[in-house]
Amino acid sequence: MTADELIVLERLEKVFRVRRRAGLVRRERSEVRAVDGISFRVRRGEMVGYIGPNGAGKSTTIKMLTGILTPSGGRLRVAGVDPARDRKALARRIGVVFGQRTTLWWDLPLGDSYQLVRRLYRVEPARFRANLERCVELLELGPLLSVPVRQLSLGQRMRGDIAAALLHDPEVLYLDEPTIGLDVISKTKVRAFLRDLNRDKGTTVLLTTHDLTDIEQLCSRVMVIDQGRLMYDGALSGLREVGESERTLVVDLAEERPAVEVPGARVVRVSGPRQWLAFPASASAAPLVARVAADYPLVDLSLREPDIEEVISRMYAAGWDGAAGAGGGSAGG
Ligand SMILES: Nc1ncnc2c1ncn2[C@@H]1O[C@H](COP(=O)(O)OP(=O)(O)OP(=O)(O)O)[C@@H](O)[C@H]1O
Repeated sequence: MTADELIVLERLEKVFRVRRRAGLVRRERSEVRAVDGISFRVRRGEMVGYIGPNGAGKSTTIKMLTGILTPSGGRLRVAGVDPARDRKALARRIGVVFGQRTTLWWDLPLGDSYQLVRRLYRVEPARFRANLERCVELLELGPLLSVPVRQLSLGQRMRGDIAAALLHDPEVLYLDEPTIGLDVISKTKVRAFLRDLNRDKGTTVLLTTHDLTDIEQLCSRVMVIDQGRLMYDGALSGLREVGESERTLVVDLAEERPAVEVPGARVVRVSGPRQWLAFPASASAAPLVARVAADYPLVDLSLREPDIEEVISRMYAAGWDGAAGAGGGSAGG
């Protein structure tokens, strides 16, 4: 491990032993290999996406990285610390945000929650003030500080949670689905904040998401895991090539028409006046929209990014075995 490498995983494994009913009284023991020999390294200051379908093993990996779960095998170091052995020492150096649940105190005003975080982490007053001021300004938390957490909207709570995870200046931030359920404006705010944080403070970020736009806008590197194994490690563009992925332009015409004909796209579905046009993810949507608007009575449109499940199923369909891309390098793959 070099000083530059903040997260190191070597053949990391987590096996859950489960007992399930196999009859009225009989129970069968079985094993779930949630993480099945994953190796990668993350350098200080990197922003890395960690993606995969449901049940791939992402949360299990993050839980081992925070010390909540003990690995069944392999080696793991975060900022030089073995997370399961020294969870307390690690807690001062990492921040964690789980999109689906809050780490804030439900009944307390947001500002009081931050005071508790300050005491919990023993953050020096000057540093606490500076970090809080920065978060309040950039995440627009000012009017929310006096509001009990339970009264915050999902987007407000998420911004509140991100601030709470950063008050002690962690070197590494783990984000598990930070934009899940947020509206477009809240998503944009959260992404802009994370970009600034990484640029200004050099915070290393590991991000789990189902939203490929998060990855596109934040991460120069993406790792794909499936069934507990690392399938790809490299740039998002490389993943798109491998997955031969497509985006979809959904157009609403003024009336029902036969399938639209425009170069560079094919109609994959027609339902009344609505049509779905698939086109290569690497191509720009602008010329396509212009062509449709010029030749057809266009009323409305929207753009759909492929979801992660889709990209991965295309990777399989393309005969991708993951070995070539999952080399543990930084970008490229
Ligand atoms: N405590 C546990 N006991 C038994 N099996 C578990 C436990 N936690 C996770 N698993 C299993 O391990 C596998 C990986 O789960 P994990 O939650 O890490 O996936 P994930 O990639 O985070 O999925 P999602 O995107 O749905 O959150 C799944 O098959 C899951 O059922």
